[in-house]
Amino acid sequence: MALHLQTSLFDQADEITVRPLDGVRREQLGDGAWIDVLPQWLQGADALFEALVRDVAWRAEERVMYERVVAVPRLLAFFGRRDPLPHPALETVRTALGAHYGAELGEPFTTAGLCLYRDGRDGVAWHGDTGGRGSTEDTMVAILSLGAPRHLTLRPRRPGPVPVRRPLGHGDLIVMGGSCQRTWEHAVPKTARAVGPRISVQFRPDGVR
Ligand SMILES: O=C(O)CCC(=O)C(=O)O
Ligand SMILES: [Fe+2]
Repeated sequence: MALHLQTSLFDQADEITVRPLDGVRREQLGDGAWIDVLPQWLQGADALFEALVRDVAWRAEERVMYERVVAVPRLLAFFGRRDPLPHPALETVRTALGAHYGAELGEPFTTAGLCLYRDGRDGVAWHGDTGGRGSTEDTMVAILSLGAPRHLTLRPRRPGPVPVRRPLGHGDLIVMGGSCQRTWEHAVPKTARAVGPRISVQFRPDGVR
């Protein structure tokens, strides 16, 4: 696939590594939901972005909406707990997340879901990751963002708490935790701005999707 990063995003560190997670900042959203944010967590993000664009078998999916078949506005790939991840750096990332969050989460991050947003016409509509245990239990979904910055927006399911909007840039980490999947929703809004491609890598425990 021929999608290229704009030069302004360059993070050309030779080695792909992650910084310590002690610097992560937690924000309570309300209703038992929180987010942890750590900008520029991954160094060498250019190399990882380019490798994932090139090497992942990206799938275009379709969905039935209002009795019509429509294209899902992003490309997808999914790696289950036994699947080798598509780049060794993602193993490093998953291990680092497990070391930092394992005790609090009570289980490891196992699966990796990848989304490729080709441009501003791609996005993800309001939803919670409630396909599995996230609909009934507290859990965590950790997202590594690569490529063009996009916003992750979050809104409460009940009126009250204030919606939030966080920019996700090249190499940034955001973790949605606590009740976030069932008491809040999140989205990556489409944008009319000219934006380059973005990859999101979501790490989840077994049974959360
Ligand atoms: O692009 C992102 O970071 C969010 C993706 C997402 O919410 C999902 O795949 O469930
Ligand atoms: Fe999601």
